Amino acid sequence: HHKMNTNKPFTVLVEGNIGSGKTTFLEHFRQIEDITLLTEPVEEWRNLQGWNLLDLMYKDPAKWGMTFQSYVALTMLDMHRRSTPTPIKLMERSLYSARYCFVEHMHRSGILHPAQFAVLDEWFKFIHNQIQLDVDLIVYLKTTPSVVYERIKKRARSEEQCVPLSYIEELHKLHEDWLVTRQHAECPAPVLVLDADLDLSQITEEYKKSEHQILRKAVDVVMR
Ligand SMILES: Cc1cc2cn([C@H]3C[C@H](O)[C@@H](CO)O3)c(=O)nc2[nH]1
Repeated sequence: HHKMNTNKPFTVLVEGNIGSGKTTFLEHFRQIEDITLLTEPVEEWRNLQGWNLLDLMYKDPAKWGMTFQSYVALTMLDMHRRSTPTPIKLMERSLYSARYCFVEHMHRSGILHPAQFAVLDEWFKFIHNQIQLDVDLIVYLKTTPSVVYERIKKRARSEEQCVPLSYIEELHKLHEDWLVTRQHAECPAPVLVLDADLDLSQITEEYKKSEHQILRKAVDVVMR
């Protein structure tokens, strides 16, 4: 007898470097009625009571990095906690990529003062330990830094134009450490790796493959 797991939705994180195609990937699932999409709240980061924290951070990372990552964490926690009317929930990025990729980079590069990093790390540990974030699957859009660097130039999101290739390479390594080497045991969810270097026309096959695997895993969990 299958008991429908009604309270917690099957939660999928969509992770990947800047320009890896996460938004395009998520749009592919827009039309599936059993799935709720939660896209990255970039517009909230660009306009918090009139302040563009994303721009402030890129223009002066040392001064605004802590402020920006504090607000990113709040908006991500809000997304993790958001209840959904559907059995499956897809989130673009997470508190985990916040901590293991972006905050980690700011720490290692000295953008964050060690005391600032310690505060962000304590917040992450408290949230992770006190609030069950329940991640069931991670879809990792794996890319080559040079490929996404070109896409970022082409996409021309104004705040990102000053982003150097070295930053993209560092973020790539941090994603690989987390999702391929599996260095962080706090986030044990299985990872589905997709080749996101493919250009838009070819990538539909990759999405189809992931759609089947996501739905099959979701049915397994939801129908448990
Ligand atoms: C969780 C998380 C997402 C995220 C995005 N970003 C930046 C990278 C991109 O330029 C932009 C949108 O993803 O925000 C960041 O600096 N720190 C982040 N932390």
